[in-house]
Amino acid sequence: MGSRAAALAGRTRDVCALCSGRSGRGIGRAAVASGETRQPVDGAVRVRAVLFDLDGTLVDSAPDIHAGVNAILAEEGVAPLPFATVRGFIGGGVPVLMTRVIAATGMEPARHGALCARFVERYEHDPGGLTRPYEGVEEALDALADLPLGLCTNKPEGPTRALLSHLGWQGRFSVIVGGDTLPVRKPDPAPLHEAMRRIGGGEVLFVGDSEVDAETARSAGVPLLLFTQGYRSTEVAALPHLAAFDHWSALPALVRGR
Ligand SMILES: O=C(O)COP(=O)(O)O
Ligand SMILES: [Mg+2]
Repeated sequence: MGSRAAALAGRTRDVCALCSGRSGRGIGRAAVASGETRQPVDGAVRVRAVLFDLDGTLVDSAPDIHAGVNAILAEEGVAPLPFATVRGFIGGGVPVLMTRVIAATGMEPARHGALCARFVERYEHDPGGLTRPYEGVEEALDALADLPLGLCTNKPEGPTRALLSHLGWQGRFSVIVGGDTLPVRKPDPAPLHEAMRRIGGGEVLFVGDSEVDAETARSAGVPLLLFTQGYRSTEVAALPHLAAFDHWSALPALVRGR
């Protein structure tokens, strides 16, 4: 990571990009949420590429993941789980999701492998009938299309590519690192390092929503822009991040450093 990016990464700034909420215009108003005086994001740093988390960051996929889990439970003759419960299980990838589902339902742990395989097979076939991009995402990605953009997600590559196709996003990302691309998943930094390598290195920002993303970015030494409306359960102030935003209309300015 370049020294300028290290300087940038060394600065944390709780910037809560509050938006007017006007019809999609969402005029982002940056305010130092913590009230402390922090170094502003150094506009001199030229970001070369942006890597994004997917679930809870670019898209609200919890409804489809919930439906997929309960379809698997129905096949197993097990009662469904509530939406909020499954939504809270998202972030660590399918193996973590299924470990949590097994614990919550009292199913046989020996079923883990079969449940993971069935969930991925089903998800790849039916990736996103209920999944929606968060408001302003497509406009933000359009505004950043001059930069190389990539994904670093714990969702397996198959369902990820199926979902991108379903959304008409096939051409948006030149790099896709999924939960099964490497032998390890986030919060190990390796997937983020691999995505950085594939996208060509240089000053890279990571955009994520969860504790997993914050830990991944921290251990990879990459500045995190934290989307606050995803699936985290930890307070924003407790997650290491360069800046936080609650509406996608604020993101392009955060990336451009102005
Ligand atoms: O698949 C998950 O559990 C989470 O995926 P994400 O890394 O895109 O948030
Ligand atoms: Mg996520």
